[in-house]
Amino acid sequence: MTERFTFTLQATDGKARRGEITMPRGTVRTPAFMPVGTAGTVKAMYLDQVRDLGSDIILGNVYHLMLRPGAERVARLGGLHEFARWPHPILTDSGGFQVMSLAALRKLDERGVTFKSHIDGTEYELTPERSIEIQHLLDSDIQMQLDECIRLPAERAEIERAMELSLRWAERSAKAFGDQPGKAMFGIVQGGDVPDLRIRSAERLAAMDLKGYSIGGLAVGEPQAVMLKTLEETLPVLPEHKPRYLMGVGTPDDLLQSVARGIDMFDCVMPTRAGRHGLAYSCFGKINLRNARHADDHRPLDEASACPAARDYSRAYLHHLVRCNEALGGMLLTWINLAYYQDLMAGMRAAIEAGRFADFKAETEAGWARGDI
Ligand SMILES: Nc1nc2c(CCNCC3CCCC3)c3[nH]c(NCCc4ccccc4)nc3cc2c(=O)[nH]1
Repeated sequence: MTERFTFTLQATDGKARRGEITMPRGTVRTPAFMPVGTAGTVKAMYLDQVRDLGSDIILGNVYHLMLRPGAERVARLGGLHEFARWPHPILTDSGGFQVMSLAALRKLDERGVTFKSHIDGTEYELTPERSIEIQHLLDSDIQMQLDECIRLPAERAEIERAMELSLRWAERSAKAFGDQPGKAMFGIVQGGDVPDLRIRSAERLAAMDLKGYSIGGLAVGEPQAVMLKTLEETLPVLPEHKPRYLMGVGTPDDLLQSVARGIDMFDCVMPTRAGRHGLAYSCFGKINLRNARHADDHRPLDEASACPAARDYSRAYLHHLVRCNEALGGMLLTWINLAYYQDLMAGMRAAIEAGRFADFKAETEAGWARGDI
């Protein structure tokens, strides 16, 4: 049991990194995929299943939890870990991104962002200080600064304004966070797709000597090539011995390409959301179980998978459940997708340890290219 928050780099293979984040609630093996548990639940899953798939950490979110059931209520009920019965690490996002994408009627200024709840129209204000306070009330282990994420494409002036505001909010968030032993607050690098702004943001955050760094402002409509080029420009400016978290990313290919460039942590709604829409991620690539070609296919999705949903059920049955919009369809496909994402991360971790990441990457890409047999 450790009272401190530490990151240890255990191996590297090219720019790919194998490490471990230790904190009082447990250890996170990196590269890590963090299932999104927005409102204290990973949709369509039991958290025991999420754990059994190899998830060391899940995500929560200020925006959703402050609206419902409310941060003070969660604190009264013992914090998010007690509330959701997840005793392992939780990372929370600061809510800014969700405000800009979900809330109605919002105003953003130096103080923070005011918005009306998309649930009942109640007005709220989210400042760097209030966001950190909410994350503290949730008893979050890894907390995010409040930031402003710009959609791309955007004008340089707009990107620069939001990046400079996010830097001022990083200072205020760090001051509000103070010194919480065993916990961490990550800064979030902004700067859009403008190299000199990205470098300025990363340098100023690196100077703050934070416990970890998120790469924000990506997966917001830009092509994958732009995202990867931005990583190549930004990562060398960040300290090697601190974790790097690429926010909101991504597809299995995004994960493979980003680990190859030095990313340690990811979160994305893709595997859970796609599962609810009948889409499976696998070693053969994407498979849409709504497609009629599966109607008579008695084969399981992937007989080599350790996940019962991928190994034991026929494609015909999965197709049937999806076509009938049965709850079990979304449950089984979410299970299949999270299992595949965690298997992919475990494969990358083992490959980096063995110094064969390039081979693993090529084998994985070949499997996707071969497609569904
Ligand atoms: N603070 C902050 N958060 C960002 C997020 C949210 C990360 N997940 C939060 C979880 C907490 C609760 C909800 C999610 C992002 N998500 C994306 N892309 C998602 C792209 C996507 C959209 C739909 C499907 C799949 C991918 N880019 C992001 C950039 C930022 C950012 O700069 N700052």
